[in-house]
Amino acid sequence: MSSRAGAGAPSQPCDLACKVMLLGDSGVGKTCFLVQFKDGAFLSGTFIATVGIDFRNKVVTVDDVKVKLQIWDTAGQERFRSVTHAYYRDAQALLLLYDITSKMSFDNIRAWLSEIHEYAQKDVVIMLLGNKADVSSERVVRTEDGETLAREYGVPFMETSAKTGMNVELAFLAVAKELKERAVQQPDEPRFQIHDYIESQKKKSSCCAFI
Ligand SMILES: Nc1nc2c(ncn2[C@@H]2O[C@H](COP(=O)(O)OP(=O)(O)OP(=O)(O)O)[C@@H](O)[C@H]2O)c(=O)[nH]1
Repeated sequence: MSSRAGAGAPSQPCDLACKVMLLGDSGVGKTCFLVQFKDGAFLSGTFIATVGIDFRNKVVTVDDVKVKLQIWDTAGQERFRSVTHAYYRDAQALLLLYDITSKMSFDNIRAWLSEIHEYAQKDVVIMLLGNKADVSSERVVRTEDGETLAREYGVPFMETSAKTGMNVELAFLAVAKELKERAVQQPDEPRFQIHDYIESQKKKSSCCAFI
């Protein structure tokens, strides 16, 4: 769904600004994913496909550093591809979504990854997300298949739900943390490991759930 919500919003002070793009087939839940992160709400009802591209800003705090994420929500439909390609090269991070209830959206991930390699910066942060994990009764893509594909491409992976909010914040925070670490890291320091960060945060939240 498209709106001009990004435009005109008062800008918040920040230490670091990053562009993040949401990519994936039409209907996988990119707009809902962004709205869940920004407003903590789920857009249910009639599906309105995004036209072109739109953005919204959100400032997150990572280790006392304020990171402004400018999040670009792209249209998944093929006819808008040439519009969205132009935005790839400015993006520092790409969240690539498929829908766990759609085999086709998963099969298309390889094509999305080749587009990314063609148009994006070489060191762009990529994360693979299997969305709609709340709809387990209609699942057609196994978690292991997502994990295997992510391992093949060397990218972090999570299953998410824009409906319940599962792992939505974690996905953006992990990206913000990676970009912040890159900005402050000295050449002789060990590189930040985004995979390890995600696993540790997942463990933290599952252990807190039982307290
Ligand atoms: N159950 C469930 N439904 C979802 C989830 N995310 C999105 N949806 C539904 O999936 C449909 C498509 O969601 P959108 O966010 O508009 O999809 P999109 O990827 O932005 O689509 P385009 O704008 O065409 O690229 C809507 O009917 C949403 O309500 C989710 O995590 N769980």
